[in-house]
Amino acid sequence: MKLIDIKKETGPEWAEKGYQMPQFDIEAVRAKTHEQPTWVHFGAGNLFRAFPAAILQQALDSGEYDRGVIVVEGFDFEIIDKAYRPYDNLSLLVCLQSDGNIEKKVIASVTESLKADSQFPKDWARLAEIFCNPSLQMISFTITEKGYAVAPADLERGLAPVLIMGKVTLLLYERYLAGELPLTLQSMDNCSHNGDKVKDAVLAYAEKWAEEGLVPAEFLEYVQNPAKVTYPWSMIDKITPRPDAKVQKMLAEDGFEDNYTIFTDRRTYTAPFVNAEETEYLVIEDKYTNGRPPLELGGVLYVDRETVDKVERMKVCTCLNPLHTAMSIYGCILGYDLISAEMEDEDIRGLITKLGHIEAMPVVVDPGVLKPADFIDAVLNRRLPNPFMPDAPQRIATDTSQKIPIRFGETIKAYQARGLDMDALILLSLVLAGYARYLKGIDDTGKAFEPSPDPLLEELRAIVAPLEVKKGEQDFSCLKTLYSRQDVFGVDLYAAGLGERIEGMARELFDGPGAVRKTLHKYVTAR
Ligand SMILES: NC(=O)c1ccc[n+]([C@@H]2O[C@H](COP(=O)([O-])OP(=O)(O)OC[C@H]3O[C@@H](n4cnc5c(N)ncnc54)[C@H](O)[C@@H]3O)[C@@H](O)[C@H]2O)c1
Ligand SMILES: O=P(O)(O)OC[C@@H](O)[C@@H](O)[C@H](O)[C@H](O)CO
Repeated sequence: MKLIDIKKETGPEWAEKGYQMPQFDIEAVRAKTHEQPTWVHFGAGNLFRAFPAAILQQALDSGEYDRGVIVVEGFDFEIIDKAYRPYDNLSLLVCLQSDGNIEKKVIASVTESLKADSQFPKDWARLAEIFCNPSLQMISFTITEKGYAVAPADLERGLAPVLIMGKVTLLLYERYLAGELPLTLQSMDNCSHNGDKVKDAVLAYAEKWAEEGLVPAEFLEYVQNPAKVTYPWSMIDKITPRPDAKVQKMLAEDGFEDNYTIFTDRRTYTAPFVNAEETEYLVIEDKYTNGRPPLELGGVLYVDRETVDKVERMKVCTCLNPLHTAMSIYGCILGYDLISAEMEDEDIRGLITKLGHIEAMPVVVDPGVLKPADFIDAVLNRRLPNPFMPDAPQRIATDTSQKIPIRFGETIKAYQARGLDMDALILLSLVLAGYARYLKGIDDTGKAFEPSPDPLLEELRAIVAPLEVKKGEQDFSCLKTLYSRQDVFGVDLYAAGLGERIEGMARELFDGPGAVRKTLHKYVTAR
């Protein structure tokens, strides 16, 4: 059983083994999309295949829509070479439900895969052609928060940028030249006000290029004209771990041959299959300038900006992502490699339950379309303990420095804004104290571990380098340098009245092997 077999007549084993097939004419959708594309997605990672591409498949299966999605990779080209093209862009979505049910679905909504870079001129020419097509309605992104960064060096490269947002702006320029055609740029990443991240990056390039006379001033007006180009916000939720060895084995046992997992040179974990949970939410601000694919057919909720803001805050600042990061920091130090196993650890479970319910929930705003209390209960009681989900604290700990401001900083700011008692933020402080201990890269038994990739990893590790995991006196003054980093914590922790307490907790956590367990237990049980 191979993915490409599904384009021909397939044998009965697919249905017998529970593989669901696309319910539409794949070649007809490909031909129509090639001629009149509506949707281009940047970021060919796991979430894209597990969620946006699967939503579109539902719309196609319904028979009420006829266009696929073109996926573009502008960073890790190996993903396209190894996980898309050999499989004719088909993939398998394995949904691991909390009752043990496993859903296997062949996803055929991706019609083309392209590499966005000048070293691939044919792909770039095709992309430019797509961007000049009046039928194009939206480009979306799952490129991680750091993907939206604009480096001064890239701005200096003029119309030959190497970073993804520069390439996107260059393609927008093609669309401008083709008649100032309308388009919507839709972030689907886990960052606060994600549409603004896209907009800020595009404006940075457009302003610089206009200033240098590389593009006309009218291009800058075009990317800022809300009748032409919009940057809606969204909230996306579906836990999508890296392709897992156990799932790979299960597929092999089915006789499904495309069960490789691939680790690229740029450190992406990919495969011709993805594994994810069944729960999913995608809430999008409905502000499109050229129409949009009818993703409501796949369950997307289209709402106004204020509602997206509240839903996103509920999920990213309170009910899911802070709990994820808290359990990942402590999970890595305590030697875990499975989220569901951490949920059986009373201290970790207590940490995130109390952090969520007692410390973060008081400042959550009810978005109306989803209830915070129901959402957090599902996270704590069904989603994170799901024993069939192969999610790992090491995945979640990736780029922690980029996530702390939104996952914890926003709660601190909300406490400040409402004049609430900062002394109530005990477990939140413990998580931030744990971050210094995590950066040290020594687990609670005293063994070294490798912290997950992070753009600030080396810089932050150098700050805590003087500290040792040992009993007795040592100089902790370096912690001031760490905890006064507003870029990492989102606020001035000392001005917020939390810095000293966090330092004190960090001292306890460094107090020799076993100190992490002891300190965690002490604060969690006292709360
Ligand atoms: N996996 C999940 O559970 C999940 C759930 C909700 C939201 N998200 C969001 O989706 C993002 C991607 O998750 P994923 O599971 O697909 O990860 P992944 O590792 O499978 O894919 C990451 C993608 O981002 C691209 N990328 C990484 N660094 C980049 C850079 N500097 N510039 C441009 N592109 C870059 C990679 O090339 C790849 O296409 C997350 O960062 C998060 O914002 C993920
Ligand atoms: O994807 P990241 O790296 O922003 O964060 C890691 C996880 O917290 C995240 O992927 C969650 O699984 C996701 O936000 C659930 O919807």
